[in-house]
Amino acid sequence: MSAIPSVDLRDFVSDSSERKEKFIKEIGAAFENIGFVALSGHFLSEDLVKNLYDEIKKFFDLPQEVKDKYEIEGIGGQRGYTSFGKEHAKGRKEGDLKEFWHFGQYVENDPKLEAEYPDNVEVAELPKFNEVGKETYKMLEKTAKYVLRALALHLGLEENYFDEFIKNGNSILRPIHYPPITSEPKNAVRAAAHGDINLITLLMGAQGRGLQVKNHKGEWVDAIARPDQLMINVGDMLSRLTNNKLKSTIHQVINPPKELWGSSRYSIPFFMHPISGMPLNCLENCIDESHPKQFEDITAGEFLHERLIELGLIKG
Ligand SMILES: O=C(O)CCC(=O)C(=O)O
Ligand SMILES: [Fe+2]
Repeated sequence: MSAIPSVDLRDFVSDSSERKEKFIKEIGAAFENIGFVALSGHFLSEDLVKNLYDEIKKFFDLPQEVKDKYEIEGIGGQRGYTSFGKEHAKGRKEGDLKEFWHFGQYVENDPKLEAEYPDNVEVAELPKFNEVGKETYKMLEKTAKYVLRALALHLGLEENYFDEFIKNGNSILRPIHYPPITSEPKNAVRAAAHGDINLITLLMGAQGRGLQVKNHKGEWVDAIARPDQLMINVGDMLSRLTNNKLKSTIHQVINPPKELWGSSRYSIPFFMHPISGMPLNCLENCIDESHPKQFEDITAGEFLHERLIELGLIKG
């Protein structure tokens, strides 16, 4: 049996209050214990997933000088391409063995946020790339909205507590390519141990081995999803908000055994961020005598800025 529990979003969106309750209990327990859950019943169709993989493989197969055109200076890698080895986990020097692309928010009816976020970058060589990315972004954002509604209820908040903070939020869809390993990587790994910055992460591509999660005993356990499941985890922002009631679990992507060095890994996390003005101050109902307040008050925007410096993506 997998160490990561499974849930089905169709329970939460059903008309049955028992099924809804069951989903809230299951996901709440998973996020309080291991901080990860495998979720089926999301809003991505098989066709969309296949089209996205086709497009991102085509992109990463482009000549390096073409990809380099899409690495934009001055925006901390928040849109477009980030080249191999550039990002490192907090507290590490070695860059991760990956290159990636960022799709960001498609702001609707909010000129202030439109001005705040960098523009999405269009890939001229691939006519369907941006359209497929946008469609996936929207479907994952919708999935995440329902997951956050369930978590709000689990936390004793109004069901729609997160809605105003995630509308036009600063979320990022990140297709990642971990290329074949061609020489002994020494200390570098595909993705060194880290916690995610954001509220929750929805990960496509956890079907093969590679992703590992640190359980509360400090052991690394494999996190492998079924083909119809997304892997979902708690990020540091949600941990802060809930005073660590919901756990941002440390995870990593290990290098494959030598006989599999020749193959690439593709994964596609969606990092669900709120708007920058959301306060991440610990919720009153998550603080009591046995759970004293563990984090300073901070907004989502300030916290993100701090973390992008620590990851080597922007200069302090
Ligand atoms: O590639 C993966 O499976 C996970 C990637 C990840 O944890 C991240 O980019 O934050
Ligand atoms: Fe991660």
